[in-house]
Amino acid sequence: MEVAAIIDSLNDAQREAVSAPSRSMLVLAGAGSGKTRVLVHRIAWLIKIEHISPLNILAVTFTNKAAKEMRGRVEDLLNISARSMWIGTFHGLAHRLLRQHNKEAKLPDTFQVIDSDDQLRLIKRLMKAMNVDDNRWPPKQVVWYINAQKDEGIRAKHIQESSDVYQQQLLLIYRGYEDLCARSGLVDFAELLLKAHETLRDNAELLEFYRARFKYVHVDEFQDTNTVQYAWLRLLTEGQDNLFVVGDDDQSIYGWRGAKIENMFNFQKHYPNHKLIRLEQNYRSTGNILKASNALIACNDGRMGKELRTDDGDGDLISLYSAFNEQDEAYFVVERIRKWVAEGNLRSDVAILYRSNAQSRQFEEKLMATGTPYRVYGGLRFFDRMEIKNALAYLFLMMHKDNDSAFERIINTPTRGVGTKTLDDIRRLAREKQISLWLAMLELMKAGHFTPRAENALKGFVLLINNLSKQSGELELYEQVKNVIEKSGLIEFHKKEKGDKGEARVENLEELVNAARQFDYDEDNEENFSELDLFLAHAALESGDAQADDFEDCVQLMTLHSAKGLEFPIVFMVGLEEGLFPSRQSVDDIGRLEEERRLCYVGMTRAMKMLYISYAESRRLYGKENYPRPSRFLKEIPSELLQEIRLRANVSKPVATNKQTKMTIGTSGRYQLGQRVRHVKFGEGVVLQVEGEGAQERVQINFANAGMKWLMLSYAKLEIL
Ligand SMILES: Nc1ncnc2c1ncn2[C@@H]1O[C@H](COP(=O)(O)OP(=O)(O)OP(=O)(O)O)[C@@H](O)[C@H]1O
Ligand SMILES: [Mg+2]
Repeated sequence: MEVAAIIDSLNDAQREAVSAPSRSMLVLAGAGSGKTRVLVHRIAWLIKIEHISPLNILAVTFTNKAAKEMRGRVEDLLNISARSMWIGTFHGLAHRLLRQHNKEAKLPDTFQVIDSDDQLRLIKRLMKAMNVDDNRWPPKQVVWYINAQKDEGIRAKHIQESSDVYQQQLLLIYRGYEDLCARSGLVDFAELLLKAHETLRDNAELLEFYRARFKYVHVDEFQDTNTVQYAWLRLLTEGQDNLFVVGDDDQSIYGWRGAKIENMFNFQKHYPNHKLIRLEQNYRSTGNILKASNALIACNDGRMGKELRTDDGDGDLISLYSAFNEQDEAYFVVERIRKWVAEGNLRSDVAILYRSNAQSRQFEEKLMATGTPYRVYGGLRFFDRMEIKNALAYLFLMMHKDNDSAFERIINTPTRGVGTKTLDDIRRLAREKQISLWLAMLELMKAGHFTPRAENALKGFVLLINNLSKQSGELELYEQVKNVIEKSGLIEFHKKEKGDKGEARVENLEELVNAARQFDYDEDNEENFSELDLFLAHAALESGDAQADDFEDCVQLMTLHSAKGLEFPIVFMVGLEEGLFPSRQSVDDIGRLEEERRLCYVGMTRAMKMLYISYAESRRLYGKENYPRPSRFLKEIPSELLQEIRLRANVSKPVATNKQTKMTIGTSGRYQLGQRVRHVKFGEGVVLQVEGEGAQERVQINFANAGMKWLMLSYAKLEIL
C-alpha cells in the first residue's frame, strides 16, 4: 500500500530510479520527462520505505520556489512534516552552513550577505578609493571577473602577479575587495559558495560530521552546477557513492555564469559505480510541441543524445506571429490572453517568456491597460526595489553601524540636508583611518568639523539610528520594520511623491511589514543570529518568487532563464529576432550560440498545450529603432509544424472593440490596422495605429524605408494598396 502510493504513478524507468538500492545515480533525460518528479518520489521512497530519517537527506534545487514545492510534495506523499530535511538552493544551503559554523568559516557572527547590486556599489567605491580608471576597468566587468574567479574556486592569492597592466589591476582590485569584505563581514553570492566549500574542505571534523549526516544527496538541474558547487557536492559524498543527480545537457543555460556542462561527464568519471537511467517519455507537451523542440535542439553538436516521445496527440500547430513592432507584438499577445480568459480559463495558465528583462515593459503596459492582473518573476525582485532597499538599509545600519553600503544608501534618504562635501569628508577620513563611515562621521562631529547646518542634519541622523536600535530589542520583528519605515520618514517621503509611483512605493513598504510578519525561519541552531538578521539575509537571498503564491490569478511574465523547470498550458515566447534571441553577443560565437539554442529549447518545452512564437519586424532596443531579421531558430523548426497567424483576422478585430487600448480604427473607417499604403515621399508602409477624429485624425505608419511616422490624415496623401 505504502509502496504503491509512491511508485504507482510512475513509468518503469522512473520506478527503477526511485526504488533502486542506494548508490549514485544519474537520471539523464529531456524536458518534461519527469526528472523532478523522480527526485521527489525518490526522497519519499527513502523516508517511507527505507526508513531513512529526513535529517539524513540533502536536496539541492534551482530556485527557492522549486525547493518549497519539493518539500510540499514530499510532505503530501508521506503525510508527515519534512522540516528537518535540508532542502534549498546552493546559495541558501551554503548560507545555512556558514551561519551555523561561522567560526570555522572565519566569519564574524554577524556577517551579512550582500546581493549583486550591493556588490557593484562596493566595487565602485573601492575603485574610486584606489583611483582606478573606470573607463578602462568598467566596474561591471570587474564584478564579473571577481565572480568568475570565485566560481572556479580561485582566490586572489592563487593568481600570479602579471606584467599585463590590465590583468594586474584586476588582481589588485580583487585583493582589495577581499580585504574590504573580510573587514566588514560582507559575503557576496559567489563567496557564499566558495566559503562553504573551503569551510568543509579545511575542517576535517566538520566534514566528517556532514558526511555522516547527509547520507543521501540529491541535485535537480545538475547540468547547471558550476565548478565550486560540484566540488562541494564531491566533498560531501566522497567515498560514499550516494549522489543522486538529475539533469539534461540540452537545458544547460548558465554557461555564461560559470556553469559547467562537463560536470555531467565528470560525474560519470568520478562516480564509476553510478547507475545511469534515461527517461524517454514526455508527459508535459503535445506531440507537435515536442517534435518542434526536438528538431530545434538537433541543430546543436556534441549532445549526450536523448529521445523523447509522447503518447499524447499532436495537438495544435505552433502559432507564429510576425508583428510590425514591439507594441503590436504586445497587443497581439494580450488580446490572445484576453480571449483565453474570456473562455473561462485561468490567467495563471499563461506565461510570457522573453530573452531580456527589458522586454517585459511593453507587455506590462498592455496588460495594465486592459486590467489584466499579471506578475513579473525575477527581474526587479520585491527586495530589490529602491524603497525596500532603503528600508532594509535602515534595519541593517541600526543592527550594524559599520555597514557602509547601508550608510551610503540612507545618509541622505529621505533628504536631510547632508551634502556631497560633508559626505566626501566622511569618506576620506574613513579611508585614511580604515574605519567605517559611521565612526568617521562621529569623529568628525566630535572635532567640530562640520558647518552648523550639516552638524544638525547629522545629529538628527545619529539620534534616529540610535533610537531605532534601542527600541528594537523590545519589539517583534514586524513591529521593528514598521517602526523603521515610520520613524525614518520613508513613508512620508514617498507619500509626497507625485502620481502612482509614490503610492506604489508606500504600498510596497507596507508589504514589507507583511513580509516580516509572515517570515518564518524553520531552522535549528540559530542562537547566534537575531530574527532580524535572518530576515535581512532572507531578503538578500530570496529570489522574489516565493510571494507569488499569495497573489490572485495572474498572467506570468519571466525571462526564459527563470522559466527553467516550470510548465504552463499556454506559452508565448516573444522577440524571436536575430540580435535579441539569439542575443547580439552570442551570434559570433558557436558555443554561446548553442547555449542560446538550448535556451530556446527550454522555452519551447515549458508549453503543455499551446505554444505561440512571435517576432517584430521593427523594434526599439536600447533607444534605437532596429529592423531585425527573424531569429534563425524559426527556420530550424520544421515549417509544417508552424501556423502563421494572419494579422487582420486576428488582431485588428478584437483590439478595435476594446476601448481601453489606444488602438482604434479611426472615425473615417478608411484605414485598417495592417493596411498597406503608399506615401509620395516615404514610400510603402503599413498602418499601425489611428488616433483622433475628423481633422485631427492621425495615423502611425511603419514605412519600409523611412521607419515609423505619425502623419495627419488631412495632409498626408496616402494611397491605399
Ligand atoms: N509517470 C508520469 N505519469 C504522469 N505524469 C507524469 C509522469 N511523470 C511526470 N509527469 C508529469 O509530467 C510533467 C513534467 O514532469 P517534471 O517537471 O518532473 O519533468 P522534468 O523532467 O523535471 O522537466 P524539466 O526538464 O523541464 O525540468 C509534470 O507535470 C509531471 O507531473
Ligand atoms: Mg525538472
